[in-house]
Amino acid sequence: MLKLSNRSLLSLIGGCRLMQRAASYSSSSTYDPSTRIVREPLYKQVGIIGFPTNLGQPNSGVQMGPRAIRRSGLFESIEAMGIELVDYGDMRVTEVFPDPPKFGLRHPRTHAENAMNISQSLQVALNHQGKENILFCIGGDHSVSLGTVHGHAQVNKDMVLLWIDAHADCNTCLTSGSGNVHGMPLSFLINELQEFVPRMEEFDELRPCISFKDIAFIGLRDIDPGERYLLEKFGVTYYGMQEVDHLGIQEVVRRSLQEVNPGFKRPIHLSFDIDSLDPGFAKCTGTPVPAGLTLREGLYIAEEVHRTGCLKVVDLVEVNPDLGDPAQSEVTVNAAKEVIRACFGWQRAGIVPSNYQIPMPADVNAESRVSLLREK
Ligand SMILES: NC(=[NH2+])NCCC[C@H](N)C(=O)O
Ligand SMILES: [Mn+2]
Ligand SMILES: [Mn+2]
Repeated sequence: MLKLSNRSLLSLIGGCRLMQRAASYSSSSTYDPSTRIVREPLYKQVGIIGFPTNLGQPNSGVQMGPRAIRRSGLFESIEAMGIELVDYGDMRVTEVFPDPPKFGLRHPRTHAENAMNISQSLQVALNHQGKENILFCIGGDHSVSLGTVHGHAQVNKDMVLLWIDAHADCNTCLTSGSGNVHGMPLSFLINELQEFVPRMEEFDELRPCISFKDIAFIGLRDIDPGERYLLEKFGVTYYGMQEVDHLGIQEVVRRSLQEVNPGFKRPIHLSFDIDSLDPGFAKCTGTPVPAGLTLREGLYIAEEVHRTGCLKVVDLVEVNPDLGDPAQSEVTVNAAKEVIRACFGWQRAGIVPSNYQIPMPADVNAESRVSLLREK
């Protein structure tokens, strides 16, 4: 395992502006949802970077997500598959003072600063990794995606975004009832929404970088009025829980991919909010909503997106190990681990470690057993 210290990450970040290159991406995807594919891992390397934010929402504890997920047995799974792990460590999150709300948005200066740092760290990590690999961004609350999606879009200009969540997270600071940035990251990133977002110079550097037509939402079941208005106004691809029940998860995933990434030619960014899962599987999150995805449905999404061969960046956010009792916390962290490893190719049918050798009997009796069988 290659572990980079915060300091080496920071020095990488220093060179970031020079290193930036728009990786042109060509897909060799052979994704066919109707076949069972048993093959070598798609990725040689898995990168992990932690973004321990918590000011995007009111609960403390969500900043412990990266640490809890690192300790979940995830690394053992990566190793067992013979994939190399590059752990970039946790980015240092800052808090700026003073930082009074603007247009109701809480901690504007802090979020603007962290988002730019997240964006740059992600670009450094992504360029360091090379485009054949996959990078996991572990939150932290969903405000991290303000930086991760922005950073990914600088590297892969043609990326598409899958947003798996109970919430649509596209409130503007004017439609938000809470002022919490974890419910608004998309409002800063989506081109079409800029006319609804008041100018805040703190966020000037964070240019919008994606269109509604390049985003699909799955799992929604707690959408604010302003968000619903915007989703309808712009004809956005979204499959809420009602559609999941109506069509089944298989059809929902097939349609989502087809609509935003026909032909599987474009890099995919998967932003997975753990609250997309039903509280029975993920109780320990700040804004749980009943009647969500089962863990099986969550895994199915991750497995199918992995199979496209286009998955480049995954956010796994909103795991708060301090909420709920320790048993529920373990269940939630475990669900996050399972989703993550499905994204890099772990199969529910089991995997054969790359260096696996079937144990062979060395004794003479075994030999004679084989010949006995042949004689029959
Ligand atoms: N990433 C999340 N869990 N977002 C929850 C957002 C909840 C609500 N829509 C809000 O704007 O405050
Ligand atoms: Mn959510
Ligand atoms: Mn979210």
